Amino acid sequence: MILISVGNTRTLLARTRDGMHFDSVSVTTALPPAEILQQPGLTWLSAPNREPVALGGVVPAALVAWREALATAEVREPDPGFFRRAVPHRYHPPESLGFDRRCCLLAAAMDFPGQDSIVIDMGTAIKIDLLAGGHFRGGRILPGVAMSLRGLHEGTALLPEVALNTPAEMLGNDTSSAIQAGVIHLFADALRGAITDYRQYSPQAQILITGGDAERWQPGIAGSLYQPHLLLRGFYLWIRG
Ligand SMILES: Nc1ncnc2c1ncn2[C@@H]1O[C@H](COP(=O)(O)OP(=O)(O)O)[C@@H](O)[C@H]1O
Ligand SMILES: CC(C)(COP(=O)(O)O)[C@@H](O)C(=O)NCCC(=O)O
Ligand SMILES: [K+]
Repeated sequence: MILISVGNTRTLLARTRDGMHFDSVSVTTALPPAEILQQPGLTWLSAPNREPVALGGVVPAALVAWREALATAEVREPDPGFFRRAVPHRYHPPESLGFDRRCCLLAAAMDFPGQDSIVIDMGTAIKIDLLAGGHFRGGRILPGVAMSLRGLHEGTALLPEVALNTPAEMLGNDTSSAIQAGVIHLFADALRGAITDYRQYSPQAQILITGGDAERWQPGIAGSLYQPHLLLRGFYLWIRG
């Protein structure tokens, strides 16, 4: 099966035979799908004996463009009814819950039955969702790391765009270190705070962490499990039905 998952920053193009291992590449979502399909190295996407292509994401305009570009392929899109049965929730309105959050919740629910999970997805935005007793209980959406750094730069005259170097100092003594200290502690504190709060509800919840910024933050979150393919795994389970 081929899976295409459109995030706000990056689009994942992946292939799996067994639903456990994923060969994936990511391209910037800003590129038109027709152009992506022509890139060398992605010929498996446009081969003549095509496998079914699962398509999902959180950028409606990009999904429209993908449907056009894949007009001759066998495209499968996720069924909301399956999600609702697999992961009951009272998000309102139900269809507004993001595709990426659903995929991660599905993977947590189906791969760890009977186990509560705090799912942290550090993408363009950060999502911290709680799965407890097999139900999605709700979550938090925060600005993402790159977005926050960009916001400081674009919203001010004097702040430069900086790259993060973990670990951060407690007290910055130049502009760049002060931004680093601010942004790194902002997210470290936000993640720690959510975990503390959610564990009052579910003391045994495990912590699964995924997304483009997860690898950098995981070591700072005691006991967390880095799951690079959590979204793809959930997407696969969803399409398989
Ligand atoms: N090659 C990369 N391109 C863009 N962002 C990246 C890259 N590697 C890591 N990141 C980080 O990943 C985050 C975006 O995560 P990602 O999971 O790709 O987002 P989305 O699923 O929303 O498209 C950004 O905050 C950025 O800091
Ligand atoms: C919260 C999100 C913007 C995250 O997107 P991402 O960081 O994965 O690109 C996305 O899941 C979304 O658009 N959700 C819809 C609103 C909601 O989940 O309530
Ligand atoms: K994501």
